[in-house]
Amino acid sequence: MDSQPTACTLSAMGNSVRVGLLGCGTVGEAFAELLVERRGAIEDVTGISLELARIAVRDPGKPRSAKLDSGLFTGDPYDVVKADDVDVVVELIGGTAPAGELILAALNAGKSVVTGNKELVASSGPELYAAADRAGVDFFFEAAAVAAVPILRPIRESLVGEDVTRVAGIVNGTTNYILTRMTADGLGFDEALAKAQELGYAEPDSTADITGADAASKLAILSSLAFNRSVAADDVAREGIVGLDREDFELAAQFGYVIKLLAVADRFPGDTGDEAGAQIGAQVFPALVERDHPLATVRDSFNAVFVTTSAAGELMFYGRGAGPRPSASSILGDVAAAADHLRRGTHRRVPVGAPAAIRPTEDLEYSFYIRTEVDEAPGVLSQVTGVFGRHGVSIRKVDQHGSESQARVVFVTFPATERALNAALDELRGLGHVRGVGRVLRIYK
Ligand SMILES: NC(=O)C1=CN([C@@H]2O[C@H](COP(=O)(O)OP(=O)(O)OC[C@H]3O[C@@H](n4cnc5c(N)ncnc54)[C@H](OP(=O)(O)O)[C@@H]3O)[C@@H](O)[C@H]2O)C=CC1
Ligand SMILES: N[C@@H](CC=O)C(=O)O
Repeated sequence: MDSQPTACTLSAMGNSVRVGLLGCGTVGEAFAELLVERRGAIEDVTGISLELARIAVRDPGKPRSAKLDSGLFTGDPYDVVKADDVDVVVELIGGTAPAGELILAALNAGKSVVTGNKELVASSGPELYAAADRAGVDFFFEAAAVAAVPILRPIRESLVGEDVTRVAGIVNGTTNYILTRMTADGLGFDEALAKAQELGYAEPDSTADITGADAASKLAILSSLAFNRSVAADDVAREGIVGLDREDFELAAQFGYVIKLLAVADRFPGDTGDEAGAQIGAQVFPALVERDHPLATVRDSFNAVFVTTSAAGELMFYGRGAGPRPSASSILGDVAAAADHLRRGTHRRVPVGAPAAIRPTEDLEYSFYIRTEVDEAPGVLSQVTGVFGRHGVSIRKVDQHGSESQARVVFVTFPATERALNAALDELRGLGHVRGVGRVLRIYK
C-alpha cells in the first residue's frame, strides 16, 4: 500500500530523478546502459527524466562501457549513498557486506533503494524493509527473484487479497541452463557451468547457484511475500545439482521424466484449518518432472514459477531468470516505480509477517526415485522391497538391469514422508547384498 509522504518529492527536484549506482559489473553495467538507452522512452511515458548521476565501483581505473560517461565513476560508494544529487540508489555489488551497510546508509539518508541482491534480501529483508519505512522511501527488489519476470509486484499487489497455498518452480537460470545443456547437448557439468558464467547467468561465486543456495534465497523471498510470514534463506532445506550423473539423466528419460532444480514452498494449515497452527515447508532440490509437465519445457536460462491460490487457482510466471539485460530490465522497472513514488510523495511499505513456523523436512511427502546396486542373488529383490514395506514406503515401479553378479535396480515409490524413506534407506544400506544406494530424487507433483 502506498503510505506516508516521502523524504524528498519530485516537486522539489523538477521532473528529474537522479540515480546513483553501486556496482558496475555484469548486471550493473547492463542496467546503466539500458537506463541511458531507454531514458527518453521512459520520460515519454512517465514524464520523469531519469539521470545517471554517479557510479561506485571497486576499481575506477578498470575499462568500462564506452556508453557510460567516465566522469561518473568513483571508488568510494559513500560518494553515492550520501550524495545530495542522488535520489534513488541501485545496489548491484552483491553479497551481504558491504552491500547491507551501504543500503542502510542510503535509506537512512532518505534515498529510495533498488537491488537485485537476493542473498542480502533473504538474510536481512525485515531490517531493510523497516529502515525504508522509517525513512518514508521505497525499497524494491524485483530482480532478486526470477530476474526479468515480474512476480514480486503481482504477489504484493494483484494477489494481496488471495490465500496463497503454494509457490513452486524453477528459479535459478544457471542450473536450468546447465541441466538443459547436459541433457540436450550432452555437455559435461564443468563445460556447461563455464558457458553459463560466460553468458552472465551465474553469481559472482557460482557455488551459490550449483548448491541451491541462490534458489533458496529466492524461495525465501517469494514465500515471505506470498504467505505473509517471514521465511529466511536458512529456513529453506536445499540440495544442489552437484553429483548428478549421466546415468540419472538417462534413467530419468527412460522413466518419462526430465531432471530440474525446483524450489517448492507449501503452506500447510493448522490441524483445525486455522492460521495459528499453520506451517510452511520450503525446499530446493533436483527433481524428476514428468516430460509433459509445463516445467519440463522450461529450458536454458528461462525460469517458471507456479503460484497456487484459493480463488484464482494456478498462475504461471515465465521468462528469463538470469542474464544481464533481462535483470537490467527488471531493475529499471523498479527505478521507474520508485521515481514515480517520489513524484507523488508516497512510498510502498514491504509487509513483514511474523516469523514462519517451518515444517520439518522429514514430515514432507513425495514420491521418490531411488537407484541401487544389488547382488544378483535369489530373494534379494523381495528382501529390499520388504525393507521399504516395513517402513511404510510402497513401491510403484521397479526397473532392473543386471550382469551375472550385480544388478542396478531403480525403485519408484508412492508418496511417503522423507522420515519413512530415510529410515528405509538406512536399513537398506546395512543389508549384505546391497552394494550401494545412489542419489535419491524426489518426483514433482
Ligand atoms: N547475473 C544475473 O543474472 C543476476 C544477478 N543478480 C544480482 O546482481 C548482483 C550483482 O551481480 P554481478 O553483476 O554478477 O556482480 P559482478 O561481480 O559482476 O559486479 C560487482 C560490481 O560491484 C563492484 N564492487 C565490488 N565491491 C565493491 C565495493 N566495495 N564498493 C563499490 N563497488 C564494488 C565491482 O567493481 P569492479 O567492477 O571495479 O570490480 C563490480 O562493478 C548480485 O547481487 C547478483 O545476485 C540479480 C539478478 C540476476
Ligand atoms: N545466478 C542467478 C542469477 C539470477 O538471479 C541465476 O542463475 O538464476
